[in-house]
Amino acid sequence: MTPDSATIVALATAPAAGAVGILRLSGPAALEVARGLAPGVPVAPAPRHAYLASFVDASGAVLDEGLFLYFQAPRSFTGEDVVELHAHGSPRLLRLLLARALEDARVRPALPGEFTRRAFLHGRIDLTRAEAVADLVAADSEAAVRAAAAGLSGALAERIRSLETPLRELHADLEGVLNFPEEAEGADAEAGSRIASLRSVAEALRAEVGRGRLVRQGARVALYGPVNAGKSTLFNRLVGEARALVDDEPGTTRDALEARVEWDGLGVTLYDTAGLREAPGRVEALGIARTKELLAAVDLAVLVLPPGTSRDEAASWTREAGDTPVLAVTGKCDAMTGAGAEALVPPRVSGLTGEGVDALRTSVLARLWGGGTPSAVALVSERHADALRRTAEALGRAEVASRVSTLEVLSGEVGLALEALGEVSGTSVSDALLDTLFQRFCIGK
Ligand SMILES: Nc1nc2c(c(=O)[nH]1)N(C=O)[C@@H](CNc1ccc(C(=O)N[C@@H](CCC(=O)O)C(=O)O)cc1)CN2
Ligand SMILES: Nc1nc2c(ncn2[C@@H]2O[C@H](COP(=O)(O)OP(=O)(O)OP(=O)(O)O)[C@@H](O)[C@H]2O)c(=O)[nH]1
Ligand SMILES: [Mg+2]
Repeated sequence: MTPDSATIVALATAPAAGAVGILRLSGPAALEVARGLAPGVPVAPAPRHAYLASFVDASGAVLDEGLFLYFQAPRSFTGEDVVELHAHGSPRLLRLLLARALEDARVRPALPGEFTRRAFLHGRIDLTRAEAVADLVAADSEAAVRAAAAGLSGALAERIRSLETPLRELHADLEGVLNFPEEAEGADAEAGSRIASLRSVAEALRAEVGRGRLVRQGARVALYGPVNAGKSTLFNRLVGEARALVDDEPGTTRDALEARVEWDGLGVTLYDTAGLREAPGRVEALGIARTKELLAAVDLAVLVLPPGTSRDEAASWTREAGDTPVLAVTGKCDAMTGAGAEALVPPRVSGLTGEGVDALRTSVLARLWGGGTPSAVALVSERHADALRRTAEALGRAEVASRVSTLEVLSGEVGLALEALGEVSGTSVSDALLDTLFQRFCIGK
């Protein structure tokens, strides 16, 4: 678990031409090695002071003029000595500087996520905040940025702590009664109800994994329905450009089409699909099979129906989506007259005129969210949810034990709950888990 003593180096900026490119070193030799590249900087530079310096090659020839920034351990991102060289953003120049740093035997290239991993190992940030760093880098919607930023500032860590602290107290109370039955008498009173309430907190947190996934990855929403209902026209309207082919011939759309949009800050991948009908041609049948596959995979299916569809017909189209939630709309509402105008399936939209489209967007978001702002979501990941599930399970067994079993068994289960919960914040965590976790980071992070 202790970090090795190697000094690590990597580019902290993307390997593409840009205004500025940053080479970052962390570890005991960081300052000495970096000074080799920027000999004009004082032997003991003022920490956190930006020096303007020449970066040179081995023979002393100037390669660039940039900023030299020294963070003295432990006041740095990693908790170690850190030096940053802010050069001009030339990928080739940065590779030269990187190669020079690597000539020193004390230096090796950083593994993916290793800077952040060291920050965790040195206790600068807990695991939820380290993961929020990766979430922020990967965020591709405003909601994802805001939710990751909340995680970075410790929102999830705080909620985990509010569960971990009372659980630890309970465990201490139980152990106290076990070890010093005289002195601690009664400290295990109410254990059953304390456990029950902690368990519901764990379950509530775990239940946010679905929303966490929606914010992180964006929601997947498919338009589907009978051929010629106006799906592609509506898709184009929702996307804001003419992406899908539209024609009055039924069976126009074959392959499913996708487009990424952002609604109220939430990333949404929208799919247009091949219309469903009996007895299609061969290629069209392939499209229909694909539609059905996609319907099973999305978060919400928007059923687009032609005006005048009966309630029974609408119900049978709804069943095509299987277990996926369905939002039914009547399309082409601009063309409704007479009987059609009393469509049985609200709400009504027209891809052609745009009528009802804003309302549809709002309904889609409401169905995905059921209220609340996406950005306020705790980014509970699958990993967190799994640890929380094991926490809740152990607490469930503890609850039973509090009624029918010995204090040893009860305390043992509470201890197991604590251990599982510790995987979320990182208070109990294996090297193997850290390996998998930081692998998804990029190099230099
Ligand atoms: N140039 C640069 N920009 C960057 C980073 C970086 O490493 N370098 N970061 C990297 O991801 C992020 C900023 N994160 C940072 C977090 C903590 C410290 C730090 O020095 N912490 C010390 C001192 C705190 C203080 O004095 O307020 C500490 O925690 O002790 C630095 C950067 C985003 N921008
Ligand atoms: N009046 C009116 N016509 C529409 C509307 N939407 C689509 N149409 C027309 O209906 C026909 C079919 O439209 P599409 O958008 O291709 O329908 P689709 O559901 O994608 O059809 P398939 O891909 O064949 O399943 C075209 O002639 C469109 O111009 C609408 O809102 N109002
Ligand atoms: Mg179509």
